[in-house]
Amino acid sequence: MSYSKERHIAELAVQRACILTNRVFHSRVKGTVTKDDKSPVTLADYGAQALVIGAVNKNFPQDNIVGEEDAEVLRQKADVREPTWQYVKETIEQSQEVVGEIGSINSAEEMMDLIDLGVHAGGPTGRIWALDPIDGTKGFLRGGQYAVCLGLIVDGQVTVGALACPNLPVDPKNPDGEKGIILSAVRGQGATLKPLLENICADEPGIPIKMNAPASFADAAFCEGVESGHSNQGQQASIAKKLGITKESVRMDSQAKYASVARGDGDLYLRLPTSMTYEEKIWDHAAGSLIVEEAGGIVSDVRGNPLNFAVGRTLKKNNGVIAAPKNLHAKVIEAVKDELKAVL
Ligand SMILES: Nc1ncnc2c1ncn2[C@@H]1O[C@H](COP(=O)(O)OS(=O)(=O)O)[C@@H](OP(=O)(O)O)[C@H]1O
Ligand SMILES: [Mg+2]
Repeated sequence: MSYSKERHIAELAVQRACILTNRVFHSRVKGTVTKDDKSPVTLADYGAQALVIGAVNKNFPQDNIVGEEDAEVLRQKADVREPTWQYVKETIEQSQEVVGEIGSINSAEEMMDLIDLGVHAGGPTGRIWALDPIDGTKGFLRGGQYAVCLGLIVDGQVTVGALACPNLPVDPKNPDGEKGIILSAVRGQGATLKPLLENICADEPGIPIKMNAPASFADAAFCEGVESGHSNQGQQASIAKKLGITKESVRMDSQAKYASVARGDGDLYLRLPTSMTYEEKIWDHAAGSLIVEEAGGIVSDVRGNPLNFAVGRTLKKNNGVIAAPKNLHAKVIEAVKDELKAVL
């Protein structure tokens, strides 16, 4: 299968969601609510999930969806539901010209029902879309990096991915220039980049991207998360030292890290677990990991095993994530295993 329709709809869906997240970012009211796990969620997370699922459900009504959010807060709180619905309605109207008619939503009730389609349990068979409507909500709120991430898992394997990163520069050599890129990939067909706000036509292929293949670690740069609670920055620094990496790490929120190594701004992404009991979520890795693999890299857990997307809503068979160029991955895993020898 070519998966060209899936890739095209995925790109349009994340693009439309970014029109909404951008408008919310520039407004005063963000409707921030704290979830049970103490992480923030905003009306932009809910609105983006509704818009993406609206597009997926219209175009692939038989498919299942695993989405990060659910509509419980919206059903209970009119002061979050009403502004979310206004943003969704206005974004659908305003984006018609850019993304066309990819799925309309006609009421607040329908919006909440679409959000709640993201409850699927995941698993080894069938077609399952994994959606993170705003990955890096903390980054989004502080004007840093965030991403709208959508992956299609087919029989347990990520097969299509689209990643919209509104705050990554189009040209990494000009960090203060135009911002916003969409990366996408189909397994076996490579990864491409398009500017986020240009019209996305199905027959326009995008610019192919390739990871760097630095000759040694002395030339390499690594990315890690901003939040010290999400990955073990001390162990990451120790591994970098063991490998002979001399450059400072680049810290950024969200799957923008996968985007940035996939197109060669950086070389490695280290995500050492802060606890061996934390289960990474499939929506935090589906799109980004495929894009790195299709750009020529290897993505694994800290033991060097492939990420297993076939076991539910989380990556419960894995701990942590390591993304590296093919020629360096085995050496990184050696250093990681040495660092974690007490717990592995
Ligand atoms: N304890 C722990 N360990 C690992 N990961 C965790 C943990 N807690 C949360 N999360 C998830 O991290 C997602 C945010 O992305 P990053 O961690 O890459 O960015 S950053 O560290 O915030 O900079 C974040 O995604 P969003 O909730 O979509 O922002 C979480 O799913
Ligand atoms: Mg996330």
